[in-house]
Amino acid sequence: MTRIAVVGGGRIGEALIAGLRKSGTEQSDIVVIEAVEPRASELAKKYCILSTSLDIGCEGADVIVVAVKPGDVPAVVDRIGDAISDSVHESIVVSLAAGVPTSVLENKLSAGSPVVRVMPNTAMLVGQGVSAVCKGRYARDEHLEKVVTVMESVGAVVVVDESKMDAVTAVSGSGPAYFFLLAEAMVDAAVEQGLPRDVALRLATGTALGAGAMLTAGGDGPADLRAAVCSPGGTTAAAIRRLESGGFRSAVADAVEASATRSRDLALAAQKADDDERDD
Ligand SMILES: NC(=O)C1=CN([C@@H]2O[C@H](COP(=O)(O)OP(=O)(O)OC[C@H]3O[C@@H](n4cnc5c(N)ncnc54)[C@H](O)[C@@H]3O)[C@@H](O)[C@H]2O)C=CC1
Ligand SMILES: O=C(O)[C@@H]1CCC=N1
Repeated sequence: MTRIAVVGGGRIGEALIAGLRKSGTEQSDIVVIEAVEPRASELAKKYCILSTSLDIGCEGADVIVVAVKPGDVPAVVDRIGDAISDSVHESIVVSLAAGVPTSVLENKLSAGSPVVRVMPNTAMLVGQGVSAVCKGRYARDEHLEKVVTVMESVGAVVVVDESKMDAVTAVSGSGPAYFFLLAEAMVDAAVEQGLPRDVALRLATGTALGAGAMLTAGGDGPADLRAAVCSPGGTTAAAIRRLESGGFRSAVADAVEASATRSRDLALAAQKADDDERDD
């Protein structure tokens, strides 16, 4: 049994908590610490124990998950550091925040504290997330394994070096939004073609589900699967040509680059704030 404290019960905090509950983690093993009161009560009613005190909420936790906005991470981890510094129980501090390097968290905690950084995605909510996990400087394999086990209960996990986290964020962290935008565009286009919106939605989402299942079935890769839908002289080839001439592929590459750049900017900002504070 792993006791998990989640600090920040926003969209990703809820996705994690809901996914953990769905995969069998007991309500009594999850504590949420959420700053906004109605939101905190709502989460407690649905899934877990609520702690209004960060100190009490983190007490005895094996894993403390930081799920606040990147800019709020240093202040929150500072408080977590104070809360656990005298504890005999070892807690692994896990950050889900985009950009923020593990070193920024390590500098706020007692020397040698294990920190693990995770880039999850929102599909944890339905147990279909994919997360990348990397160790901080003081985390040992056993710490990484514990976090991998927690994240595996809400989806797939890959272990990467921290230097790859910006790229990971741009692909799988932000990625669900790209698919949602495609689905949204397909629904609108289907309505334009005369389909009722509810029918268009069922067709677009069912297509996403089927395509996702084929992509993850372990057989052909995306290029072969696409080629198999493109009958010679057929409808799909005509559509794909329009997507390509409309810049679809380079728009995706630009989007992934923009997300990775933003992640790097967040890292620089977090690093600068940390350096400034340590200079004072
Ligand atoms: N939304 C997503 O799909 C993903 C988000 N992330 C990362 O997860 C983090 C959270 O993102 P979201 O959930 O989207 O943001 P959000 O704004 O929905 O949630 C943040 C939550 O933290 C709470 N909070 C702020 N300060 C607090 C404090 N001192 N104590 C307790 N609670 C506090 C806020 O009230 C809010 O409910 C970010 O760092 C983001 O980079 C990572 C992967 C995917
Ligand atoms: O948009 C964001 O900054 C967060 C990180 C990855 C997904 N959502």
